[in-house]
Formats: sequence, structure tokens, C-alpha cells
Amino acid sequence: MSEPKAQKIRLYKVAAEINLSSESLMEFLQKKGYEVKTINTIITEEMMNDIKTHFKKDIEKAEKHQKKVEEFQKKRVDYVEQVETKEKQPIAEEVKVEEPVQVEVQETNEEQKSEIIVEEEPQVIEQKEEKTEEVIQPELKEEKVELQLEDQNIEITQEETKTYITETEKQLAAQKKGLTIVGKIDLGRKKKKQEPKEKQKEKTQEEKQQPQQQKESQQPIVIKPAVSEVKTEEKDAEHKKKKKVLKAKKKNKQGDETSDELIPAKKKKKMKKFEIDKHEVEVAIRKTLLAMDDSGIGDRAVIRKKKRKEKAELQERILEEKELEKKKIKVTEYIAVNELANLMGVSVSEVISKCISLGLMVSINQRLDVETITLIADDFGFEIELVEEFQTDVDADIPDPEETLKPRPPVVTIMGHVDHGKTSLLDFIRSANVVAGEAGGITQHIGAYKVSIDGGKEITFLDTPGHEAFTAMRARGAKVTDIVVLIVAADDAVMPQTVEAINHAQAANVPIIVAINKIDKPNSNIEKIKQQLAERNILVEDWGGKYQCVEVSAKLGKNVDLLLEKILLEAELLDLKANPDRKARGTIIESQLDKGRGITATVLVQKGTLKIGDPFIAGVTHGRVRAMFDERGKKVSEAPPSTPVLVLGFESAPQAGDTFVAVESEREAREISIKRLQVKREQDHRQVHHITLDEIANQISIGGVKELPIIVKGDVDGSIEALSDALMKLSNQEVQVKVIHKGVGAISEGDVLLAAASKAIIIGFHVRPNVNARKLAETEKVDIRLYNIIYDAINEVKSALEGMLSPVLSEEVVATVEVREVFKVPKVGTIAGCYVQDGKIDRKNKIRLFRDGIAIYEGELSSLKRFKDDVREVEKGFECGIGIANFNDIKVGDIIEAYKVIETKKKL
Ligand SMILES: Nc1nc2c(ncn2[C@@H]2O[C@H](COP(=O)(O)OP(=O)(O)OP(=O)(O)O)[C@@H](O)[C@H]2O)c(=O)[nH]1
Repeated sequence: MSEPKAQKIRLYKVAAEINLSSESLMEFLQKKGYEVKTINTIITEEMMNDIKTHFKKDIEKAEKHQKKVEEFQKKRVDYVEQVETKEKQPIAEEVKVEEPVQVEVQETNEEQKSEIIVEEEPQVIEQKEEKTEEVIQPELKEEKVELQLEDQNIEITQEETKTYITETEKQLAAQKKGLTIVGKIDLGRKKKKQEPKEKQKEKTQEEKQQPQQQKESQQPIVIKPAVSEVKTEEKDAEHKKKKKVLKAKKKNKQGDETSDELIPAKKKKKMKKFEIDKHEVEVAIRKTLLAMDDSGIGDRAVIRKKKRKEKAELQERILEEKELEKKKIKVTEYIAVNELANLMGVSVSEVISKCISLGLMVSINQRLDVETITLIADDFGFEIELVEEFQTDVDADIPDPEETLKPRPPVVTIMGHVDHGKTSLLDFIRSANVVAGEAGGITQHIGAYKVSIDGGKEITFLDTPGHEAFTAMRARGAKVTDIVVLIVAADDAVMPQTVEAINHAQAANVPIIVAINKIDKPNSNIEKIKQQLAERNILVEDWGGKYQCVEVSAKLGKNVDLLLEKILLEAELLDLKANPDRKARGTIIESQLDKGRGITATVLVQKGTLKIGDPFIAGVTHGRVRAMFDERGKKVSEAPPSTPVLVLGFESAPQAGDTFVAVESEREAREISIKRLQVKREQDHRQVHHITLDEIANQISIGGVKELPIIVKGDVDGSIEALSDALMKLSNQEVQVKVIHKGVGAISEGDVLLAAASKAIIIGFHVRPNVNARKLAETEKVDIRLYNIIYDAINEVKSALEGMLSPVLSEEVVATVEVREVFKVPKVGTIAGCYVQDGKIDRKNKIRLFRDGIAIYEGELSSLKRFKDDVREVEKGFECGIGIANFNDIKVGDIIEAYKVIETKKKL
């Protein structure tokens, strides 16, 4: 009992003590915010306080009741003592049979006590038993024997009751530890419930019989108490004792038929004092029993089992749903390959190879259509859910009625391997056009331009950068391109990127015109190129194929006009038409951050006519056309189909490849933009989540992958895409390059924070960090690298990656030297006179000293001399003097092996 309160007070016990079901108490505590899981939960002091406050009335009631019981008990004990004192006096003869009866009385009391104050019971019982024996022994032994024989049943009952009481007492005593709230009535009741019902019945009947027995035995017993009340009680006890024999007999013969009705009203009145308490107790017992019947131990176990089962089922269902949820990915149409891979938590290469197996040549940043996305997702066991916001009416590309269509210029993309002459060709065409057109116009790079050919015809060229890393741009080019000019240098050959270009064009079902360039070069071999193209299923016209072919010299401009003619011819065949009299619709070619003008983007209008003041939506951004410029920086007010224009008025930078749609009102534009942004945010969020998963998965499969997270910021969207693409391509099984963020604009504090959090480096292409970002980068130790040339960025990252690959250290023995003499030089130490047997020993070499074939020292040279001069190296066949740093124990016959450590960086 002296244990601290906080210990071992379990919920069910407290519940019992305040006459409450454990479940109700649990519910109460749970509502209070406690973590209560079972009825065995230990009640903390805090909980106890809450309980006390909330169940104040119940506790008070219980306490009141307890007090009453105690009072009663006290009186009872006093009375028993009185009786006992009297009995010990010579009234023995009359009270011969009294003892066992007294036990009976006590038994009844004990029962009550067991319900009330259990701790005291064992003593009471024992004492009384002893007393009984004591009294009996000197008295009529015969009777006692007879009584015992006759009363076997009763004796057994007594025994059982005692055992029961002792157990109850023990349990309660254990339960009582540390509890201050009394009110043990329920506990007793609880235990009582466990007692066979018959026994309870018996007891109740015994109790009920008492007055009757009293009545019956009243006459032969002479009792002398002075106070009438005590007298009555005494009589009661005596009668009970006497009647015990009768009762036992009765029991045997008639069973338990005695009822309350048989009790005379008078006696009942006299008993009232006890019966009030008794009644209360009985009511309480019945209540508790009723409550317990509802949730009896057996029932509770079943309920618990049921609940557990239900819980398990629910959890299983949740898990299943989660699993299903996991297998469901929300995508928007034209999601890029890498985004799709991230969403599915698979590697990009897996998605790409899946695309290839579907006959699609794709790059990392290439956007996919719904059908492809569905097919790929299905292959990886994912279900796709198309996010509607990206498919609003605005996006629905409703075909225009035939009669509204008018011819439009072809959009041409020049593709080819590096250095095969793309830029030269584009430049020649442009410059020739400039000369032919408006002289003096300053050519601006806007990613696309339109040229006018003699006869009023026009061709729009997409000026996609010619670097191999610009795969994404090419892919995007193919989406808006009507014709691809495949350029192959006649002095070179069909190269990997030539093949890639062919694949892209064919995948997009875009006709190809072959331009064999550099025919002015003496080593040019046109036929070889045609041959190689034929091997790739590109059979040129003069070889009997369908592909138009022009042999040009971009440098000299030779046959360039012919090429343009062929383009127009091809366009005619394609019968390119668009409705210029509708709201414009096009594609973002690239977006830039212009110092003076803010965010600008090149839009290639594909349908309708874009006018100044038009509200528009482009990807997740929107705006209103504030101004438009052509590639010469000339302001234009209208842009008909196939016209590239630099548009001002974007709210934020759009992405290359985004669809540009002019809408009726700015409000509509804003609403769609907000919706799209929400979807995008959700997607980004999910993507980050999946990247993490991907990382983990990869880490497991690869076994500790090292990775380099990168943030790419640049001035032009196209360059960013290309750079990111190229950087990600540097990934291999050992090192993963992850572009965790990319965007147009200066390097901001946000970028630095992101880099710090992700241990990423920032690559700025044509952009710089602002002052705050620079300061933050210094404190956060974030590496910001700025480049103006794409190659440099790629090469540096490549070397960074090589650095990350643990270098391979190897040794190379460079010389074997024999010690032939040993000199002790004061203040210097031991110098060995040596002969270089093999190789060439260098002053910087590391050495190992072998004696009898065993390496006894490893270290460095302290001196290397030829005669008296210090030398850097000594060659085979020469003598030299060698001093070993921190080592003097050199002996004649020792062999010095000189070696150097070679650190080989693993190449990607
Ligand atoms: N002799 C000769 N040289 C050419 C011709 N066309 C291009 N060149 C040269 O080839 C080199 C590469 O030409 P570019 O136009 O830069 O090639 P590119 O395909 O645009 O190269 P990237 O932009 O790096 O992809 C330059 O030095 C050009 O001068 C040509 O018709 N004849």
C-alpha cells in the first residue's frame, strides 16, 4: 500500500471503484485525449485527476456508501464483540449450539465484509473460527459431531465461502495498491459474480431464512441482553445458529423454497436497520451483475475478438486501398518521360526502353501523349488518372471547318549531327533573306524565324540549337515541325545524331528532306552518304526513293535556293492549311528573361491570328499580349499562322513546348492558369515523393548509389532543358545526376535554400545569383557554378562526377636499388651507398626496404645524391647515395624498392 500512486493502477480497477464500466471509462479518457487502448492501461495521476473531477458525484456516492458500510461494520463488530463477551460468560449450556450458528452469523457478516472491507476479513474469520472451536470443545462434543455430520453441506459451503473470501481478499488487496478512492463494493460484487450462482442463491436464501429461523428458535433460547435492539440481534444470531441444523435438513429435504413472504412483518421491521444497508448493497450488486452480464468476461472476450477482427479487416482494407492508390498515378497529357518515370518510381531508362519497344524514340524530356502514357503505365502496372484541368475547353483543339482554312507557310526544322552545318545553313538562309528583305534589321535570336522567298512564298525555320544535348528541343521541334531538313556533312558520315534525328522525324511522321552539306569540300563523298542513308531506310530520290535530296554548301550558299524550293514543294504536297480568322493557338518555342522587358517568350502561332491585347493561357501561366516582335526586333501587331513572334505580357515564364491559347477574357485565362497551377503543384509534390522512393529503390538495388543533385538556372528555357537533359545523361549506375529544379531567371535565395537542403549544386547558365542569394550561398556553403558555354558546364559536372567516383589507387615499382655500403654521417644519419639495379629512382618516390626478402620499412627518401650533389633521379646502372627519412637501420645487402602511387580516377 505504500507504493507510489502512479504505479499499477489499472483502468478496470478504477472503473470498478467508481462503479463504472471499463469501456465507459476508457471512452471518457479517450475523449479527454489520453492514449487508452485497453482496460489494463495504467492510470496516471493526470488521468486520475480528470476522472476525479468528472466522476466527482459517483465517487462521492461511493464514498458515502462506503462510510455507511463502515459505520454499519463498526456497529456490527461492536455487537459481535458484545455477544462474544457475553457468550464467554457461563451461558454455555444454552448456547451449546450457538457456536456453529455464530459462524453462520459471522459468515453472513463476512460476506458483507467481503464486499466492504475485505482486508480485515481473514483475521475476523480465523479468530472467530478459533473461538468457535474453543467454545465447542469443552461443550457438548457429541452435538458438535452430530452437527458436523448433519451439516456437511453447510460445512462445505462454509469452506468454499472462506476460500472464496480469501481469494477475493487477496485480489482486492493487490488491486488496492496505491488507490485512495474507496468504494470497493463493486469489486466485491464483481468477484461475487464469479461465484456459482447456486451458491449465491443459497446465501441469499440463508439470509432470508435467518429471520424465519430466528422465529423458530426464539423460544428455546434464553438470551439476556438489556437493550432491545441488541437483544433482537443477538436473538437473530442465536436462532440462526440453532436453525442451522434445521436449515441443513430442510435444504436436503425440501430444497430452497423459503421466501421473503414467509418472514413476518414485525421481524422485518426489526431487521430494518441492517436491511437498509443490505438492500443498498443488494441493489448495487444487482446493478453491477446486470452490467457485467452484458459484458461478462466471456462476452467481453468475444467482443474483443470481434473488435480485433474488425480492426484487422479495416487495416487490411486501408492497406489494400493504399496499395491501389500507390498503383494509381495522376498524369496530365504530355507529361515528360522523366516526370512519368518519377511518378511511377522507375528509372528513366526503363521508360525510354519501354518507349523504344513500342516503336517510339524518345528523349528524357520528351512529352508523351495520353495513349503512350497509358501503355507505358500499364506495362509498369500503374493505372493512370488523367487530370482534367489540363483538358479544359481551351485545350480541346477543335478542327476548323474546311472552308475557313487557308494555305500557311511550312515550319521547318534543320536537324543533324554536330558540326554538320546546321547553324551555317540557317545563317545563310537568314542573311540571304535579310539582304533580300529589309536591310538594316538587327537579327535577334528568338528561336525561330520566317523567311520570304521570291514569289511571296514563306518558310518558317525553327532555330533549334545544334548541340547533341538539345535532343529535347529537337523532339519539341518535331512536334510543331512540318518538314525536317536532315543535314549530313559530305566529308563525314551518317553519325549517331543523324540517326537520332531520322528517328525523331519518323516518329513524328514528319517528311524529311536530305541536305548533303559541305559539298565544296574536296574530301566530300556524296555517294557514301547516300549509301549510308539507304542503310537507314532513307532512300533518296535519285536512288529511287521518296526522300528529296539536295547537295548544298552552306558556307558558299550553293544550292540553298534549291533546298528552299524543295521545301516549298514538299509543303505543297502536304497541303498545309490553317484558319487565320480565329483566336490564335500555338506553341511556346522558348522563353527568356529579358532585362528590360521582363519575361518574354517566342510563340509559334499555328492556327488563328494572334493580336496585341489578346488574353492568353500558356501552360500554367497566362497573360495578355502587350507587344509582339519578329526576329528582327520589329514590332508586329498581328501574327498569322506559322509565324514566330516574341510575345511580351506573360505573368510568369512558360516552358518550351507549352501550348499557347488565346482566350476570350483575361479572367478566363487567370482561372485556367490557377487550376493548372494547382494540378502542377500536386504533381510536383508527388514527383518529389516518388523521387525519394526511386532513390531508395535505386540505393537498394545498386548498393549505395552516390548522387549529385543539381539545380539548373538559365536565361533561356531551351538551354535549361538541354543542359538538364545533358547533365542527367551523365548518370550511370554508380553516380546519379538529378536535376531537382530548373527554371528561367537569376539564382534566388530560394534556389540556394533548396540546394542547401538537398545538398545540391547550382548551375547558372548565363545567369548570376542576386546579392542575397550569393550571401546565403556563402553562409550555407552552397556551390554555385556559372557558365556561359554549355560544354563547360557539362565537362565540369562530368569531372565532378569523376571526383565522386572513388579513385583507384595502385602502385608502380619504378626502381630496385641494392645497398652496397653504409656510411654513418654525423647529424645526418645513415647514408646507404647504393646501386640502381633496375628502373629509375626519383627523389619523390616512396620506398620499401627489404631485408632477406622481407619488407622491414616503408617510408620516403630524405636524400638522393650522386657523389656530393643532390639529384632528382638516378637511372639504372648508376651508383647513388640514399638517405631514408626517419630510418637509420640500413644494412649492406638490403634492397630498396622505389615505387609511386598512381591514383586513377574512374571514368564515367
Ligand atoms: N567547307 C564547308 N564548311 C562548312 C559548311 N557548312 C558548315 N561548315 C563549317 O562546319 C563547321 C560547323 O558548322 P556549324 O554550322 O556550326 O555546324 P552545326 O551543325 O550547326 O554545329 P553545332 O551547332 O555545334 O551542332 C563550321 O566551321 C562551318 O564553317 C560547308 O558547306 N562547307
